[in-house]
Amino acid sequence: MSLRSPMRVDLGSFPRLATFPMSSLKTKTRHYRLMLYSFEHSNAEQSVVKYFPRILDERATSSWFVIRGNGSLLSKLDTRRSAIVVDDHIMAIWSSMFQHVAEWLQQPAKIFEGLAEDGSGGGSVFLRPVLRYGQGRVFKSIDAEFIMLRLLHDDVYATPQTTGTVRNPMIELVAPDQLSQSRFSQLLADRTEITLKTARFKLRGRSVNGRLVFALDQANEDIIEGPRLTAFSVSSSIVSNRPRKSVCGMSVDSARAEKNVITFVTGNAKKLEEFRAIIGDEVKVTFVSKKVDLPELQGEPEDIAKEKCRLAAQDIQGPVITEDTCLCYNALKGLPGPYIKWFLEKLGHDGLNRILDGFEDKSAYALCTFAFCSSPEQEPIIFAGKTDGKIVPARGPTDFGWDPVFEPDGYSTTYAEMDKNVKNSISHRYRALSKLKDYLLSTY
Ligand SMILES: O=c1nc[nH]c2c1ncn2[C@H]1C[C@H](O)[C@@H](COP(=O)(O)OP(=O)(O)OP(=O)(O)O)O1
Ligand SMILES: [Mg+2]
Repeated sequence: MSLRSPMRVDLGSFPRLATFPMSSLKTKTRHYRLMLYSFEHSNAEQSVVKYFPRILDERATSSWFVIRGNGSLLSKLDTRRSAIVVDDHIMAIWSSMFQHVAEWLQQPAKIFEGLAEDGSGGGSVFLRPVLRYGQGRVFKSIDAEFIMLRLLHDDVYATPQTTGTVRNPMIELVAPDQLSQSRFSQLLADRTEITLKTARFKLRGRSVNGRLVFALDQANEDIIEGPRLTAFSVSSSIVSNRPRKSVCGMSVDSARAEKNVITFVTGNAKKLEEFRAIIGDEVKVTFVSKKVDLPELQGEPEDIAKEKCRLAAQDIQGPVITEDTCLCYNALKGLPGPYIKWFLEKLGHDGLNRILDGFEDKSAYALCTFAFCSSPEQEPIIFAGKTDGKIVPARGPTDFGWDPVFEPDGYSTTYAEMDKNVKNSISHRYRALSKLKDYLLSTY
């Protein structure tokens, strides 16, 4: 692979953007979420500020755009939400911009494969490309000024996971400036785990079979409102059924094929968030997540959990974790149990209380069943956790399921009212996941 000469991308030179013929674009109603990340403090934000308003002005009447960044960016733009929701007009503009960047990077096909056809794939790009030196062993950023834009479809939330290999000319990862070249190359050579803190992101990297796998953990929740970003997204950002050969210059299949990549298959962003918080980073496994609409099965919780996991393993064709949550009323001999999702949807928090009107006994337990399957051929292994409590009139934030109506024994607060860390130290999910974690620690 020949060496590239240094490239500079000037954000001010997006000539086609201002005159992009929007009327010629097809409009669809589908919405996309465009996440904006900026790294370091840097002039990147000024560049964005310089650049974004043009787009904002052009589309301000028919779409809403909200950008959340930090400091200087926040002060200049409307910042009510974490994401920009864009329609296909904008999407096309972004695609066009991405194409520009891609051209600069001379890797158009690789990066934007996912974006080009139906816009539902994932794509990310550093507007400031990264230099590659020497034998590809040393990475260095041009400067601290770079931005990553990531397209996420609908409600798939995730943070970027990027991969660079020493041979891959499309390096997507930048060692923060405080990390010296020699140290970084040594870390690569040592294949050690790397944890670096930049201003706002924790960067974790691991060398897997000579390939560096990095994840960005959101270290500062201020950046994103609403459902918190959770790490890893290569697969979760790929929501189209069409298999994508590569995203972000990384082969998705090869990422999955790495023996220590496990996909957590769930459509529930809050579950994923708690999963990340509870499992921490001791397990030497890269967890990716994928939103798959698995059927809501019927039967006993354990059978449901196993079947769900089998289906997920077939979908992913690799190691998977699934999780099924039940809320079981003792007065109703365990019901609604696995059907709580529909009860909650149809009856709401109030209804979940009223079902018990005719009963003295308001006690209930939350049951979480994780299932792990190392391959589609394997029988899933089950890890269950249970937390006892009672059903109470809703109290607290309503952003996660039946949390407001469940008051665990020994506490006077509902799950919803509790500090997240407290919930994650006593919850059904915590109890089940601790077992799974032990298992993974002993296996990987
Ligand atoms: O800690 C929790 N606190 C409050 N509510 C919760 C919790 N955990 C799950 N829930 C809700 C979500 C869903 O309404 C039902 C379980 O259904 P369940 O099928 O396991 O979840 P889901 O369909 O949302 O996601 P998935 O794609 O993993 O199946 O209870
Ligand atoms: Mg479900």
